[in-house]
Amino acid sequence: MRKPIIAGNWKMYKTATEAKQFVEEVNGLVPDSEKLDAVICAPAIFLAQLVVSAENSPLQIGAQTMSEEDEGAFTGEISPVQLTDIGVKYVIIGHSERRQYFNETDESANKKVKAAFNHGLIPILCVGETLEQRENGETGAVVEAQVEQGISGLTEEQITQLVIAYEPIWAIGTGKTATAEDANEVCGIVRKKVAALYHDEAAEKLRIQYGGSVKPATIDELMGMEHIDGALVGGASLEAGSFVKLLEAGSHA
Ligand SMILES: O=C[C@H](O)COP(=O)(O)O
Repeated sequence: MRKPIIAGNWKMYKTATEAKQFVEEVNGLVPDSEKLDAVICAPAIFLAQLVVSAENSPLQIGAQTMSEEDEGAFTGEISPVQLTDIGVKYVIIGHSERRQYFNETDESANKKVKAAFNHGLIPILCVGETLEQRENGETGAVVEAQVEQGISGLTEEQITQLVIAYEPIWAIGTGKTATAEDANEVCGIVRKKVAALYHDEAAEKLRIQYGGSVKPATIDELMGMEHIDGALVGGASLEAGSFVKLLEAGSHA
């Protein structure tokens, strides 16, 4: 039985005051951590403050990206050592917006996933196809290649702790959710690929999220699918009431 994981990705939204208010509002409403992992991946500038705001709640705080280096002359970057030091638990790696605007690749994602594990962070590795790739029937091959490169060199133990988020790029922020069946089919391809690269037991423990215009109205059907263990949510995680509804749905899945 895999524990559901609902993660909000705030992207570059909210002020520090709004972020603090959000956490204070949801703190008492987060389901028990035995039922569900609830995570907010906030802009780096708020992370330390939010870790403190959420310290008496099951809510965990995650980063949206990080450097693969421990330290050094990398102006503007944030290292896994720094994230762990302030109490951050999760980090999104290889989000399609990082790949599109900041030149991240499967190779850099792989280095970051390994660096995250080396410092006790849980990586949420993002994979997903473009609309053109889907229309050309390339979804399976694209996602399999991203998974294979992204997890290359991980131990079996790390595979069981990893989270992979399947986010079709055409569904992000567009209001177009993949059907639950389509999302489940691709999440199943991800699990099968991991089973082929490692073995069935490791793949069975791997948690796979769907992401792309997830809303309270669509979460139940998604969570009912065999291979979907949670959601990585952008827009619908920005408002406390909406995020809490997603957590409730996740905890009953
Ligand atoms: O990381 C989250 C995804 O990019 C989904 O964003 P969205 O829920 O606003 O479509």
